[in-house]
This record gives sequence, C-alpha cells and structure tokens, in this order.
Amino acid sequence: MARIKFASDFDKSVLLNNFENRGWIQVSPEDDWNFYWAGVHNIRNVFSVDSGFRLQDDQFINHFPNHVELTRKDLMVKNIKRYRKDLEKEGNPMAEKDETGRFIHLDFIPQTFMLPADYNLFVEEFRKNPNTTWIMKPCGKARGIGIFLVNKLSQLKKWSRDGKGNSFTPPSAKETYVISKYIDNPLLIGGKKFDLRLYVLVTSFRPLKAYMYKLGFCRFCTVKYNASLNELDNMFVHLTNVSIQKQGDDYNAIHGGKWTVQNLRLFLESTRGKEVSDKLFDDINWQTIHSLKAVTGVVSNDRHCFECYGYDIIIDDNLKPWLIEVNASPSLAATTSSDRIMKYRLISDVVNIVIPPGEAPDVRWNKIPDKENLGNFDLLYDEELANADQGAQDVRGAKPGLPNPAMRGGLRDVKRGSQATWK
Ligand SMILES: Nc1ncnc2c1ncn2[C@@H]1O[C@H](COP(=O)(O)OP(=O)(O)OP(=O)(O)O)[C@@H](O)[C@H]1O
Repeated sequence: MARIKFASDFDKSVLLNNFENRGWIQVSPEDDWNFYWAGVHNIRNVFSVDSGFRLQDDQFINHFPNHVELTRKDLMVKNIKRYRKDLEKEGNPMAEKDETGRFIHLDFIPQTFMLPADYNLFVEEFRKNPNTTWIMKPCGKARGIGIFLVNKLSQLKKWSRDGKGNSFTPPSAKETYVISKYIDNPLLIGGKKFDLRLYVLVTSFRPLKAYMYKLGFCRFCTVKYNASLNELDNMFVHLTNVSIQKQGDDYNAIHGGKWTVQNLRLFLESTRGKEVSDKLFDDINWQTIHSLKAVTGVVSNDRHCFECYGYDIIIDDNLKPWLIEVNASPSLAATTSSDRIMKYRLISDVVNIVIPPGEAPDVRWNKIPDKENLGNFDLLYDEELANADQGAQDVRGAKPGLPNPAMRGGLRDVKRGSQATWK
C-alpha cells in the first residue's frame, strides 16, 4: 500500500505526531493529499466551484462544506427552531408543549434572538420579564471575544449607538449578534461555574451517524460564582472559556481549571445518586442527537467529509443541560499534560473510525469500525439502526415518533441494536 499523504493547516503536535506515528508523510494542502486536517477558513476553497478541485475516493477532509449551519451561533439556533416547528406541524409528540407554550422535550437551547434582525421581538420578550439577564455574543467570533451581559434595554441601546451607528441596521454578517437568555442558575461545584466540552464525531449526516467521546471535560471559572448585578461585567465569574480564565490571577496551570467528565459523573453519583447522574448524561445524548437531526436536511453530506465537533454545554442547578454552542474547530492546544494525552487519543480515535483499519482512506468504507476500533468513542446515533429499531417498535404497536423509547434513556435500545452488528 502506498504511504498515506496528509496535509494540515495546524502546526499542533497532537495532530502531526499522530499522523507521523502512523508512517504517513506530510505534504502541502496544494499537493495530492489523502487526509487533510483543514482550518475552517480553508474549507470553502476546497469545495468552491471556482477551485475546480474534485475530491477522489481516497481523499478525506475534516469538515463538511457548510458545517456553519451547525457551528455558527445564529444558524444553529435558526435550524433548531425550524426543526422544532416542523415536528410540531407534523404533530410529532416530541414537539409537545406545556401550558406556557414551551417545548417539553426540545427546550434545550436558551431562548435566543438574532440582532439586529429580531430586535423588536427581543424587546417584546424583554418587557415581559424585565429582571432577566441576557448574554450578547457576536456570531463570527470565539474564545469569549466581544461577549457581554445585559439586564437593561438601555445597555443595548448604548451598545448600538457606540459601535454600530444609531440604529440596528444595516447588518453585515460580521456584526450579527445573538442575544440569549443567560443561564443564571448554573450548577456550581466548589461554588464555581463550569461548562462541559464534549466531542462528537459525525461521519455522515444522511443517514446520520454520530459518535460521542467519553473523555470530555469540565472547564471551571477561577473565581466563585456570584449572580449579583455588581459582578455582571466580571467575565472571570461568568465565562468559562479557558482563553478568558487563563488571564485571571487564580488560574492553575497544573490542572488548567479542568475536570474530566468521569470526575463529574463520580461527583454527581455521590452527591445526587446514580440515577440522577445517568439521566443527565442521557439528556445530553438526547439533545446532541436532536441538534444534529436539526441540520441533516441542510448540511451537504459529502462522502469525503467527517467532522469532530466541540459541544459546549451548561448544566443548571436543576441538572438540566443547555446546549450553548457547537464548535467546528475545537481547540487542539494542550493546557496540561493530561490534556495533551487526551487530545492525542481523540485524534487517534477519530482517524481509526474514519479510515478503514490498516488501509488507505476510502469513501466507500462505511465508517462502522469493530468495537475495539472505537477507542474512547461510543456510538451515539446510527439512523439506519434507529429506523430498524423504530420499525420493530411499530410492529409491537408503539406510536411512531414517540419522544423517547429508542433515544431517551441513553439510546440504550439503539446501542443494543448496534452492538449486535459489531459482533
Ligand atoms: N446562555 C448562557 N448562559 C450562561 N452562560 C453562557 C451562556 N452562553 C454562553 N455562556 C458562557 O459564555 C462562554 C462563551 O460562550 P460561547 O461558547 O457561546 O462563546 P465563544 O466566544 O464562541 O466561545 P468558544 O471559544 O467556546 O467558541 C461559555 O463557555 C459559557 O461559559
């Protein structure tokens, strides 16, 4: 077999060492590569009609062409809102609402408006609950840049005047913001706020096939949480981004303010019980699947692509998880040595799933490895298996599309089905 040629837009050791240790040789992105770990900015060039580039059967790349449908803050919200509406229209029980008009099962993103487009709708909502705090986030930025909290309309008006002229028009993509209800009752550990970073590998959107990584982690704020209005501007209290927390005096470079997901699980099992902890992680799996289903119709399902997303989740003090954001290019920088080991294994496990074991990349490979090649990934969702399972339920007389049987409960049914095929 000819040696595999890889290209990378990143000079990160967790990537380069991984590929070199496999005996692959590095080439430039302009050359004839088999495997390209591209930055999101380059993906457009690879797939643009003008580039005249046609990917071959032995070429793989780490982004879907229009991943932004999931990974840009405003588009993710738009797609999830549309998905819920579509389910509601078709009378799907998953779209059931409570007496206040809230989705019972699909209420997993904080209420969000686009600015400037939805400004009037936002004002209407704000006036209904004037004591609520909201978080403003620029759509085209990351690492906490440009984020601020507001609890008065005057702050928004000031922001609009200072930065954007004297009205909410005309928007350019770069100046678009989302404003989301601030989760002001986060679950605290040791008095500190944290969020979860989970990795989700998608190898196909149609049919949907996704894997959840077991080695996610929690990112803690360095200072204790304080919901008082005096602290509204203190980003060390409110934003869990490592890039922000690193700048604080209390940042600990040894553990990097991080806990593994297993630690969180153990903590919850001992403080709240196993059932509660299992339910939380089942809920996270469930909302992850629905966030992906919300974009299956809009993402171009190119066979040469896979994508390893970074999911950011906040858990509130009722142990309800909220999906905050999906990152297309989760950081591969290592802040601690255990971080480096984990990220190295992550990349290795991704490669083992997307490339047939011991062979060259091949788009005809169905990306269903043996169980031993899943590494630290668990199958999260396989649409074909779920449909087969749903069929079985229909035969048993269950209502099609009922909220949870095949999915809530940690996909136990779906997994059972898939394990059968791993044998
Ligand atoms: N609705 C919310 N309620 C509470 N906290 C929030 C909310 N939205 C965001 N945050 C906090 O702000 C941080 C930054 O938000 P977000 O991840 O959306 O922005 P970002 O700048 O794109 O960050 P990233 O670098 O992860 O892409 C989150 O990690 C979280 O701690």
